[in-house]
Amino acid sequence: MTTIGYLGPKGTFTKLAVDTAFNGEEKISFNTIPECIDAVYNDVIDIGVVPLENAIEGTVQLTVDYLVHQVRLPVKAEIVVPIQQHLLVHPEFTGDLSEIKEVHSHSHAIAQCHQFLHEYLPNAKLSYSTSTGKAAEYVSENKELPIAAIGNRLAAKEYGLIMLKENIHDYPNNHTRFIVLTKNKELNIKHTLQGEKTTLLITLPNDESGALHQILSAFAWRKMNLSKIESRPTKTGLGNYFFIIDVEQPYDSVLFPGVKAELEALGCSVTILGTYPVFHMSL
Ligand SMILES: O=C(O)C(=O)C[C@]1(C(=O)O)C=C[C@@H](O)C=C1
Repeated sequence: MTTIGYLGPKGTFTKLAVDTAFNGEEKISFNTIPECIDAVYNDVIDIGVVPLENAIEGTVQLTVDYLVHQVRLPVKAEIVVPIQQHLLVHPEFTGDLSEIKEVHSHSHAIAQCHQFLHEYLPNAKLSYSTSTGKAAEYVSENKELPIAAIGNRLAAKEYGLIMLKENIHDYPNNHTRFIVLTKNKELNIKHTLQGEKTTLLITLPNDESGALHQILSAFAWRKMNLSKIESRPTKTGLGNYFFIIDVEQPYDSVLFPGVKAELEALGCSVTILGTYPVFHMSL
C-alpha cells in the first residue's frame, strides 16, 4: 500500500490537506518537516506532504531551506487549502478570554493571528510548537492550566477541545500551499486541476549589477509568466542569495532549456525543483 507522510500529529493543517487530497493510502505522522522529507528521501515512505507558503505569513522557510540545502526531492504536485484559525481551549476551562495566560501554536499559525493576539490577549505568553496539532494535544493534556492553542476545527474534534473564538486569523482570504514530494510514485489526486507550474532554483555567480534584471528578462522576452520570486541566503556569507522562481507553465523542451542556456551563459546555475499540477481544495 502507498504510504503518505505528513507533519503531524493528528489535527494539523497538513493532515487536513492530506485527507482532502488522498484516500485509501496509509498515512504516517512525523513530528517535523525535515523528518518527513528525510523519510521520503530514505524510502521509508512513498510520498511526503509539507507546507510551503501561507497567504498571510509567506514562505515556510524550513521547507525551502531543507529542500535546497539538505535533501533534494522533486515537487510532484501542489495542494492549496483554505486556512481558518480558531482559539481552542480545554472544555474544563470556564474562564473568559482575558484569563488565558499562554497561547500555544506553530509559529506560522501564531503569525497569522498577530493582530487578534495583540488586541485580545496582549499579556498572554506565546509558546511555539512543532505544529498546531501538537499545540492542541498539549492543551488537551493540561486541563488544569489556563492555556489555549491556535488550530483548526479538526484539531478541536481530535483532541476534544472547544473553539472559544472562531476565525481569529487576521485576514479573511487565508490559504496555505502544500507540496507533494515523491521520488517516483504516481499520484492520483482527484480534484479540479487549477493549472501547472515549474519551480526553478537560480544561483547568481556573484553580486553583479543588473544580474537580477538579466535573469528576469530571460523569462520576459519569452513571455513566460512568473507567479513568485523569492531570494534566500545561500548561507555562504552576507549578501549571497539564490532565487526561487515559480513559472506559470509546465516544463517544455524549448523554452526552459532556452532560459537555462541563456542564464548559464551569464554564469548562473539553474536547477529545476519540480514541474507539477496545482490543485485547489475546498474543505
Ligand atoms: O501546524 C500545522 O498544522 C501545519 O500543518 C503547519 C502549518 C505551516 O507550516 O504553515 C500549515 C498551515 C498553516 O499555515 C499553519 C501551520
